[in-house]
Amino acid sequence: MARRVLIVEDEDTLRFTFEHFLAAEGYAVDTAADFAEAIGKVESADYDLVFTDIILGNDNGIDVLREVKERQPSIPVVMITGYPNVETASDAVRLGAFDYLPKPVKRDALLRVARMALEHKDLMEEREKYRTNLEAIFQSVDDAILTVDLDMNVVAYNESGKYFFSLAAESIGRRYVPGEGNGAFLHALTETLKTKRPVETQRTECVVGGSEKRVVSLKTSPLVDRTGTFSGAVMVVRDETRLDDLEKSFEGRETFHNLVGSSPRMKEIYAFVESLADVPTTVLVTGESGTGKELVAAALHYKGGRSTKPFVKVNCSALAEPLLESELFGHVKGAFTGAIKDKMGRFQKADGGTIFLDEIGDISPGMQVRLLRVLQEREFERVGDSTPIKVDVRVIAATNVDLAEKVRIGQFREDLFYRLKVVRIHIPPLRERREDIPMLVEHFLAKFRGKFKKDVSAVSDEVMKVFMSYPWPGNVRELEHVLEHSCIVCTSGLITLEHLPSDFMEHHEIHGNEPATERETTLQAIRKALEKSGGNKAKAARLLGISRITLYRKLNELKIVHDE
Ligand SMILES: Nc1ncnc2c1ncn2[C@@H]1O[C@H](COP(=O)(O)OP(=O)(O)OP(=O)(O)O)[C@@H](O)[C@H]1O
Repeated sequence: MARRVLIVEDEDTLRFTFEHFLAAEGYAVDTAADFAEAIGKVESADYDLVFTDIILGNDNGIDVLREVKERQPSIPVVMITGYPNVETASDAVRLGAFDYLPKPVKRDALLRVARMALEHKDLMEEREKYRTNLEAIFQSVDDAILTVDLDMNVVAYNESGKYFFSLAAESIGRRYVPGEGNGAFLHALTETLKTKRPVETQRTECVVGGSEKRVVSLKTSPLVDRTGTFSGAVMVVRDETRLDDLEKSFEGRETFHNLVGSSPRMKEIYAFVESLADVPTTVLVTGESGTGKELVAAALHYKGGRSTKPFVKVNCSALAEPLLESELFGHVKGAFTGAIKDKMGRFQKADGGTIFLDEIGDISPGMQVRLLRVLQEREFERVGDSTPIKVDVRVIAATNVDLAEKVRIGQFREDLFYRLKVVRIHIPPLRERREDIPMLVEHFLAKFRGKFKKDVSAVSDEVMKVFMSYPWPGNVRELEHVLEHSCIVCTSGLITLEHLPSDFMEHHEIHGNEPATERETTLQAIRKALEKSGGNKAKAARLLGISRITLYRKLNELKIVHDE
């Protein structure tokens, strides 16, 4: 669309000349001969640029400038001036004029200043939009944010910050003084200002609004601009009172949805899942293979308001790109050879519910771009069709590889990574929560008693000792398989060492009942993965849930010699 320009000039010939120059360049030009006409026009139309002569008969161009700036500060105003008035013109620039053009005004100069003024306007608008967006984000996040300068004076805070840090408008520019009971805030800020390093404090109590006790986690980070200048610190405080209460309510819990385990780490996960169940954010579930990522995803779905809608699972590593694309987004008949009829994709099948994208770390760069778009816009096209389809789907993704490392080595898009990990739930490996083993054993024995119609009621003390020291590289899935195997071969009511698969006995014979050290545990897990993968390191790394680079590093550290 043509940019609209207003020329305010009392001399007819000049007015017509400027109009002619600008119109010939494609601008939509309006003219006014005096102040009143100019203001009338500014009020009734949206201009992108105003040229005004400083002397307008009895009127003054400076008044035009003032009026325009008051109504719409973003419109650039260029003053036109005769030589005796150059000083007034430069005063006008101080009053907000974009520039001035001395008479006689040449065509090229007029067009150049018009182009520059419009470019400047676009830039300012873009910057303003960016600033407003940032401001909106800053104000709308629930976390309380406060920034201070090097002398601990308040620079800015958001809505939540106002309440959390008990700040008033007049606090800006003044020293930040935390209320009673909030020493942790001051301590973290002071530390960051002193060391230029971030400080993180998990779950600490603070007092807001003078008397209300809250449980918060806080993080302070140094404020460093692009040139590396250190100018202060920002503090972000997250209210975790609800999560803390929820965790307390899970104190005695041993199960949650289909998850079994009463270790503190598992209880934290139960509380977190419960608190997230009704929040539609994307969640990234991480953890080694067999730790229960799918169970956590299912719990997130079935514990929330979407539970009556579909929970659709897709294993992203099982299909090659073209198939995965049509599986996720669907296709229309004839989209490719073999597409004999329309097919609905899993995203559409999950509408209203949840889609669980397992092994997300394995998707190709092309699929990463498509997925990013669905996450951003909640819309996609079927293969072979250009009509966008809107869906309301909650996305839960899971991975057993180190996605951050994949980002670092350029195999995974950073923007997609950040979109996915809006909220991250990490499930620790079984060897880090051994206290869950007895309960899991009971759970699986009950399951297999039913399945095999056998009255296997327990495992012997020796077996339990082996279980408690074994590194469990395959995590809960491996425990489940071991118990399934043992139940099948067991003919009495008690599982003893002889019923265990050979790996267990090997481990038991080498290590006795001593709990494995960290090194032994890792060593054992890597050896086993390499055995399973037939020496293929990429595959072994995948089985272990680590990247190939990490595997190589560990092989070096542990001095494991393994031929390709
Ligand atoms: N805490 C748990 N309680 C009960 N069963 C569990 C638990 N964790 C895992 N399991 C069982 O272990 C098996 C593996 O779990 P799941 O498939 O959820 O793991 P995963 O982390 O998604 O594995 P992968 O990365 O290989 O896809 C399943 O049979 C599941 O029921």
